[in-house]
Amino acid sequence: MKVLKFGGSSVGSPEALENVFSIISKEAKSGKPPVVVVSAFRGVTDQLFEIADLAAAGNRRYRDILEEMDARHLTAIRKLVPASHQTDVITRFKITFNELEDVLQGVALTCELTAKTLDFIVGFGERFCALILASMLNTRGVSALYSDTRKLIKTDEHFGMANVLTAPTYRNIASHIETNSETVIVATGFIASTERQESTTLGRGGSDYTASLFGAALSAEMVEIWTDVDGLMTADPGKVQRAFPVSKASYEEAMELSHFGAKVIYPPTIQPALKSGIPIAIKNTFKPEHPGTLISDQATKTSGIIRGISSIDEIALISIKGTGMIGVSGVASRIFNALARKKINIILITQSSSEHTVTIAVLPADAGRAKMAIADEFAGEVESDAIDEIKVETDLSVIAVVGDNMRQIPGIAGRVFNALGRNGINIVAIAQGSSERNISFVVDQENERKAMNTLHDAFFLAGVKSVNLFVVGLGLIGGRLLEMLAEQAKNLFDDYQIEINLKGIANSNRMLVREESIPLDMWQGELEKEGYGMKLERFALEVKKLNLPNSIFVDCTASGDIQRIYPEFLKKSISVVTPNKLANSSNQELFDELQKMAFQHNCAYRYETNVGAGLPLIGTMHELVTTGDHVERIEGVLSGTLSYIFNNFDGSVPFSDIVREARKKGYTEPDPREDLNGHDVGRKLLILARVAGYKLEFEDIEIENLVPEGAMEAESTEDFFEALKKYDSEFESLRLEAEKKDKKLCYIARFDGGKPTVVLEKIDKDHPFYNLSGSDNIVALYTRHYNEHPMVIQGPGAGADVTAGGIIADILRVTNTKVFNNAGS
Ligand SMILES: NC(=O)C1=CN([C@@H]2O[C@H](COP(=O)(O)OP(=O)(O)OC[C@H]3O[C@@H](n4cnc5c(N)ncnc54)[C@H](OP(=O)(O)O)[C@@H]3O)[C@@H](O)[C@H]2O)C=CC1
Ligand SMILES: N[C@@H](CC=O)C(=O)O
Repeated sequence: MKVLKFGGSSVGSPEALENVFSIISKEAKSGKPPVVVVSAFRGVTDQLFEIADLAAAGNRRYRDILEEMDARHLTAIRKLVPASHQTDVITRFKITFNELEDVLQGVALTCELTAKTLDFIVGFGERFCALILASMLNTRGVSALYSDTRKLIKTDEHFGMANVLTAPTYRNIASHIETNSETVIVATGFIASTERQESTTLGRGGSDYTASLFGAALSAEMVEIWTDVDGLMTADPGKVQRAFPVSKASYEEAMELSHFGAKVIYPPTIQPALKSGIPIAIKNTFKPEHPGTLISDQATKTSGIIRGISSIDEIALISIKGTGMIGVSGVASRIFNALARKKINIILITQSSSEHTVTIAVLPADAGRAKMAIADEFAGEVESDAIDEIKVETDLSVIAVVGDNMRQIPGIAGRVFNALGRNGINIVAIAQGSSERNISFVVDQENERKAMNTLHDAFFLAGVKSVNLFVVGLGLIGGRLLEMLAEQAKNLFDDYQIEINLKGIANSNRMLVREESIPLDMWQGELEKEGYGMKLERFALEVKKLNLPNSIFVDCTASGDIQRIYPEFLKKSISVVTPNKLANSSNQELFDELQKMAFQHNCAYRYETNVGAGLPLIGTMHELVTTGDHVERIEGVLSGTLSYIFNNFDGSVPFSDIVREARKKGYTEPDPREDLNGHDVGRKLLILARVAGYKLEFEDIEIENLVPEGAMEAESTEDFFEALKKYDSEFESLRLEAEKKDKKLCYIARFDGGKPTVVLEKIDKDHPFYNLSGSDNIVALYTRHYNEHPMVIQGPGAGADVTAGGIIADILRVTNTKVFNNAGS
């Protein structure tokens, strides 16, 4: 025989009760009539608590809620019970309802609400529900018997959360079922009574427990907990979007998970079932065909290291510190006893190995009383300074990672804390149960979701790396980046299990940051529709507030302002990827600081596209340095724009037109003067030199400016091109001068440890840079190991495709590597 328990959501509406009816009648037809345990209609128990409080405060508003409750139950009866039987059922309901009204009137008159009276009041919801369901079954041809569990389940007098006296309870249940074996028993969950017949309750969620008691008393074949989710989930889906139901769990796993906040099952429920070896199934009333979760002693053999991650949102930590505790026995038991006397539940306890500090976690509501209880217990030690401090910390959460198989596999704690560390999540306290099936730790409340998602991805989505991307700068490069990511998304997932989630975008006017991913191929529309005014500080704040794991910020602007928020992000372990050279080419201190921050906060700062766009220059240089080589000389063409211009400047087209072409092809900076004035090349040389380990400032570089005086001040890019036309003949003369000597113009960057230079030169036909074509960059690295022949890296050094590709490569490197920064760390 089975025990079926239906929670508040399953009996929350007449429609839901229709589902319940069909589950019960199916079960009744297939074998022995089941025992059915019900909770109150959804929300009714909360209302009863509220009504009781209002009545005790003399507030007449309780009558309104009471009226609404009456109407709701009457509506249910009218919808569920055939008209011919309604009068009878309504009469029975009204008799019970009058009882509630009478007691509330008494409370309102005396303005007194004892724990005993409260237990009596809050149990009415289950009585109403069981009465209606039993009537519904009977009037629709399924024989059913309403059973008030106050006559069956016996408890002590701990009103509010009574302790069950199992021997008389099991006897009563067994004999009740024996005498009514041919009918479906519809029993009230949650309520019980003392030996003196005073009503008690089993604690919020106690209906599960009622079902388990029935199961154990009757040696049931199964206890089924019917709810509104598909089973015990790997995590709370409200906190972890990708949580999914587990098919099996052991009793111990279920107990650990429910202790730490998994709400589908009330923690004490497991005990009676476990003792009697009765399996518990968690099933969805609204999807009865779903297999749900089976909790039994068989689950350990199933695969998977961990079964679930659960959490308690809000806890307080109390730390008791003092040298007087070192080597003294009985400290922990005195703490336990002091708190037990005040009926304060300890969620977690840890002790430092020096025994200097004992830390306990309790619910915040208990923290004040707990501190006082401990202070009283240790008054002598506080007086004699053996205990220095009893400190309470709040705004914390506790997270538990649970799994029977953790016992057999070494390194699980390492994986847990590694994943958290990579995402900058600080651990305030750690505890591991001696059973080794639970690692629990305390984090700041603001990191609760992030920690849960990080661990969920790490353990349940084995191999899948989800990346949360925030992109500022949606112009040529940023736009192409998103386009390429949209094109690549499927391949990235199928081939590399990398899932790109775009969570934030901004240009100089509008921004959009949100939890729901922004479709990569529809970001323009979303920004237009949902976006709001761009403010860099706001952008940074919203990204940090989202607090998502594996977050990467990408700066695709040419603005010098955005670097202000790099440190904020790195400090929060949000990696930064950027083609923007301005941060790395501002002062040396910032350059060093950014690398250091990334290292310290376990994230990455990547800027491969700063020099040579997609060419592997910075990574190569970094590898040379970290493998002990020393870069002695750097020589190269570092501008795609200037390379393109001088590779194509043959006299057939005016100079200014070629500059325009370079811009059209996406090689130039947003303002092409940044290319022609040599600053862009200077910045690149500076970055290469810094990555090689040299300490330099931008001002140290000698730069030849190719922007004619008269074109410098042009207001817009178009004005600049117009102004530049006037100097076409000057550039043509320069070209002819070189041509006459069989030479070619080439803009070359050089650094050999002395003064860095960036100059326009006339190079011979046999110069290695003479035959460059297109937007090619070329860099010759002369190092201790590559001295006779330099290492040469050559290829297109500008353009939207190669740059966006380089940025994607950086993003992928961030996901693959734990800590690998471009420059020394
Ligand atoms: N072109 C290339 O081959 C390469 C370029 N790079 C670098 O890529 C970067 C981007 O260049 P590119 O795409 O051509 O530039 P664009 O001018 O095309 O795009 C710049 C984007 O940045 C936005 N932006 C500018 N200032 C701000 C701000 N303060 N806050 C928010 N958004 C801002 C712009 O917004 P709005 O549209 O509203 O003005 C625009 O969306 C540059 O740093 C460049 O040096 C690096 C390697 C190669
Ligand atoms: N404007 C730059 C683009 C890459 O940084 C160039 O021309 O090289």
